[in-house]
Amino acid sequence: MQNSLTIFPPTAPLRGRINPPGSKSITNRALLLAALATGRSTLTGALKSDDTRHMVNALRLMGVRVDEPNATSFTVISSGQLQAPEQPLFLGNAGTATRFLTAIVGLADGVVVVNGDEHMQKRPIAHLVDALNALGISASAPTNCPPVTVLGTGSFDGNTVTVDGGLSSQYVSALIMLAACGKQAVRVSLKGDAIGARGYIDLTSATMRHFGAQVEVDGTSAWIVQQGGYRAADLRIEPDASAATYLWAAQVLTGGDIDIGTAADAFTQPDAKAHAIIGRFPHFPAEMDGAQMQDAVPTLAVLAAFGAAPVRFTGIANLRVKECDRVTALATELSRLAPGLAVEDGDDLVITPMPLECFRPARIETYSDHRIAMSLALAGLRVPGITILDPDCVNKTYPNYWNDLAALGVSIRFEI
Ligand SMILES: O=C(O)C1=C[C@@H](OP(=O)(O)O)[C@@H](O)[C@H](O)C1
Ligand SMILES: C=C(OP(=O)(O)O)C(=O)O
Repeated sequence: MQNSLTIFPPTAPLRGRINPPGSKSITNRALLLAALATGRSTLTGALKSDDTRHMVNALRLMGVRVDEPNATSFTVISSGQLQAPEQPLFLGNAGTATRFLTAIVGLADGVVVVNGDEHMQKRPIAHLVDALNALGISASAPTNCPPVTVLGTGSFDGNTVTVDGGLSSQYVSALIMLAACGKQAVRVSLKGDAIGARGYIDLTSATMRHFGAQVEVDGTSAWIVQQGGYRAADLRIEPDASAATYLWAAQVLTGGDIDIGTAADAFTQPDAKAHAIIGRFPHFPAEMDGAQMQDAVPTLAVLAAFGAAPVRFTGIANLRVKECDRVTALATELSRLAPGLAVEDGDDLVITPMPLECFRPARIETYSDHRIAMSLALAGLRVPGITILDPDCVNKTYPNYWNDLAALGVSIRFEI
């Protein structure tokens, strides 16, 4: 029998102050860049969760000292050099850690195997592996997914590389972070125009600059990174915008008032764009392009189920290669609440809201995907009898999620 929990719709609007956890994307970028710098960097407001623990463990295995002064800080003390670890790096289902380290271990002093769990072993990485080989770093991934074997030689000779970022922007982020440690300036160009959320590349560039690198955008499809590596720096990390979407959604679903301590326009992460759309609930646009706020799509899809009119989500094909196939997962799990509530149409997801009396209790499969668990739980704020299976999967990015909902007044029953 799997662990589960059941949500009870609150009888009053949710009100209160909740601090969402630190940004996963910025924490994993900053940990990595601090490890490539000589000296001490302190990161505050950081996320401590499965995804960042995997990054930290990997860095420690490569000789980097990472101290944890408190629940939201890391101090990274590094020589700036990565030692090849004696064992494969196991990165769970952390896409950022896996993709970023696959590139960066090219700077280690020997062979490194980058691996993940059974879900990560289905998430594509061939385009990144091809790009590393083009730069002169020998890398192979026989299944086109992790495990990846990389021959680290401390640096690399290449000065230009083209990468297909259609499946994941993380390939591009990984390459530009690597590029600052080459023997000369490197130009990273996109093959075609397709790329997931471009905002993540901006986030990477901003974090690189914070750690002393020089990176410039060249038109819409290339980045030029100067040679020179990274400088140790302290960084205050902003809260996680994707995590914030659940709180913004809980507020509008219950007509409440939840203070997350950060204004929506103060975020630099792409998912903060969802705030303006959530504010329009229940009157959403008939079509929403999810490409530039991908991790917010599960939140928006669940909200759309309670909206005023049907919504078609487009630009979400790469949600099929996230922690699970989120297009199918959202259609399947939302339809448990009311048959036909959500359907797949090619790679689009179409939500057709129904009156509340059409909804029924449901046991929600979460596919080891934190965002399926966190977003479908929001339906439980309106519909009685929503049970979330394997609720611990939220540990990937938001370990305190259930406690935070409870602190806002949501009644939750945990079952073993
Ligand atoms: O660079 C990042 O921090 C991320 C990029 C996005 O992934 P893809 O680039 O694989 O679409 C996003 O879904 C992920 O949660 C975090
Ligand atoms: C897609 C996600 O994560 P990652 O790619 O970093 O595993 C996510 O957090 O929704």
